[in-house]
Amino acid sequence: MRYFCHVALLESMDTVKCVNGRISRGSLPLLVLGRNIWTAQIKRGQHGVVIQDGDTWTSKDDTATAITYDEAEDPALRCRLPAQNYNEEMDAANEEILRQVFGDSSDGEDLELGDGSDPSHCWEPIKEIKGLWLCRDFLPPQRQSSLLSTIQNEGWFTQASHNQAMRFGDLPSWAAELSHSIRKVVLASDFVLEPIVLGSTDNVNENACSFPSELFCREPLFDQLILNSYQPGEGICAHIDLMRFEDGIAILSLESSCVMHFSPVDGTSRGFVMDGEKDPPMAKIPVYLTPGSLIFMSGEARYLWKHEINRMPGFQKWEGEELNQKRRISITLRKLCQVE
Ligand SMILES: O=C(O)CCC(=O)C(=O)O
Ligand SMILES: [Fe+2]
Repeated sequence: MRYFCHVALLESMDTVKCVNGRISRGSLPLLVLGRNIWTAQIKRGQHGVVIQDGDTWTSKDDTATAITYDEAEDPALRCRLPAQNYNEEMDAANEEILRQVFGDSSDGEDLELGDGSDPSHCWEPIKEIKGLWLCRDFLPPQRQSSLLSTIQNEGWFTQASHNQAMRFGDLPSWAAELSHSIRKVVLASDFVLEPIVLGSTDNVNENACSFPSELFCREPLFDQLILNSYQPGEGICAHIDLMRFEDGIAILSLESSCVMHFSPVDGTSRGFVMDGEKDPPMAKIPVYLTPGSLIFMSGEARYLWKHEINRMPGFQKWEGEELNQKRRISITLRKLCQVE
């Protein structure tokens, strides 16, 4: 079973209408996507508007999306159609728009991540850090091994002294695939999930956040890659990534688990001045990264929080236990800012 819906990515003051379940601007149907991408969160109106047959709607800002789907098909607010229906629905105009917005993609190219409906592909917002998400089971163990062999065979780390490699522009095919899968898993997600509550069982629904969907429409999604290889004890000091990179940075962890710590750039919890005194320094926020997990940073997480991995003795503790360290490889994917 595939999921089915129509999505329009709108610009400011675009007026769209919905006819026979399709969103159109003038007579042009805007975009049809055949996967379960825009889901219940959009329905709640946080990132888009659901329009129904006969509705006309004008967007007020350029991040808006409009969506239609057939609720009758699915009480969970997803519209499902069998694959062949989906194919029949796709017409040349839609296909072209799909390509322009999301690039070429086909099921065959995927990193066997499923169609996004796999419950293991859950994104968890880290509640303390706006714009930070974790997908714990992004890459299953088999895919981790084959990715590592590919990297090995491409000769990225031939000597123990080589611990970092970068690539700009066209990414190697495995990284392009990874990037495609990231887009797919994000777009297939429910956007808003229960945040992780570190050290607490509070209900934090009101802090739920969501992906900046516009980021995932850019082409290419990423055009720069860093491979970092860390021997036990090696890490990376607190930093924010260079401003020459756009918002939206993904990091895949492989081989060894680690704790990445986040600390606010200004060193305090909020930077407010109260009674002439700044807030006291805030404790670092630990995020546990297991092999195959992916984090995604954007907005505040990318610009207002530093990240670091300190693998010196005593710093890699999770749930009171010091982690057993092995070599760790990470793959960071970013997009260079356009030079005017
Ligand atoms: O290795 C990691 O997980 C982090 C890498 C990183 O932050 C960077 O390359 O900027
Ligand atoms: Fe970084």
